[in-house]
Amino acid sequence: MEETGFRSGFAALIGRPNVGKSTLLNALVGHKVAITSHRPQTTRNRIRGVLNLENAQVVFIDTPGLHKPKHALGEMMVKAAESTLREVDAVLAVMDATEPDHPGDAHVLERLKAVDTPVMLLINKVDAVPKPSVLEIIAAYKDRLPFHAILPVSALDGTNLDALKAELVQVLPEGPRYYPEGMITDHPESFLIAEIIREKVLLLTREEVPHSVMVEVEQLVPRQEKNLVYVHAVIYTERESQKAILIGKGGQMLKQVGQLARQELEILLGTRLFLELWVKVKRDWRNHPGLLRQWGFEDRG
Ligand SMILES: Nc1nc2c(ncn2[C@@H]2O[C@H](COP(=O)(O)OP(=O)(O)OP(=O)(O)O)[C@@H](O)[C@H]2O)c(=O)[nH]1
Repeated sequence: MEETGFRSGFAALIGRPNVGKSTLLNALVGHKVAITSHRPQTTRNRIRGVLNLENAQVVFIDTPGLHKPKHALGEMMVKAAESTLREVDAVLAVMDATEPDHPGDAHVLERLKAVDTPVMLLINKVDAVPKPSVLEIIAAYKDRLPFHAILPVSALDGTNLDALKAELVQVLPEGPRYYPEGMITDHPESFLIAEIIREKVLLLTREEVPHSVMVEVEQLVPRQEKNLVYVHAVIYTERESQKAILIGKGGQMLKQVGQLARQELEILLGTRLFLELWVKVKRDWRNHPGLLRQWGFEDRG
C-alpha cells in the first residue's frame, strides 16, 4: 500500500492533429516516449507515458489526433482517441496558439461536451505568439465548456508545465502507483524502435510517402556480451513507386533513415545498435482491418 494521501490516475491528451500532444507528453514525462513531426496524424496508437511525483503518479495517454477519417486506419485512430475519453480521470484538451479558431478545435470541443470528466484546456505553443493574442484566445474559449482550468503552455520551452502537473494532481483520486517507479511507458522496446524509424521517414520524405509507411520490427536480438542489439526491421509502403522513393538512388534514402534512427536509438536505449532495414510493399495496407489488428492497431481499451 502507498502512504495515505498518494494520488494516482490517468489523463488523456486530446486534440486535433499537429497541436503538439506528443511533444507535450514527452515534455511532461521527461523522456521521449512518443515520436513527433510537423506532419498531422503522426501518432497512430495510444501511447502511455508515466510521470512519477513524490505524492502522485500520473499516467498520460497520448491519443491519435481527432480528425475526419479517410481510411480504416484513420477510423481506428479516431475510435481509440474517443474511447480513451471515457476511461480517464482528467482530459487535457490541447489547442494550438498559432492557429486559433481552427475548425478542428470546434469538433474536439463538441466531443468533450458529452464527457463528465474534468477537462483542462491547454493553449500550447505560446512561445510562438505574442502575449496579448494568448489572452484573446483564452477569452474566446473560456465559455465554450465548463473547463476545470485553462492554461497557456509551451511543450517546447516548458512554460507552465509545473503548474499543469500541480493542477492535475489536484483532480486525481487517492490511489496506488499503477506502474513501477522506473517505468516510463508501457510499450515494448520494439515499438519505440519501429516508431523512431517511422519518425525519420516522416522527416525525410514528402507528399503521400510519409503516411503510407508502416514499420515492423521482425527481429530484436540483444547481444549482452557485446553491449549490442541486433534489429531487423521492415518498412512497408503501399505502392512500388513509394518503395523506390524510400530506397532512393543507390540506396541513399534508406541509408539516411537507418543512420538517423540508429544514432537516436543508441542514445535512447543506451546500447549500440546494429540496424538492418528492408522495404516491402503491402498494397493498400491502411484499408485492411485484419492486417491493422495483426500489426497491433486498436480502437478500444
Ligand atoms: N513552437 C512550438 N512548437 C511546438 C510546440 N509543441 C509542439 N510543437 C511542434 O508542433 C508540431 C506537431 O507536434 P506533435 O507533438 O507531433 O503534434 P501532435 O498533436 O501529437 O500531432 P498528431 O500526432 O498529428 O496528432 C511539431 O513540429 C512540434 O515540434 C510548442 O510548444 N511550441
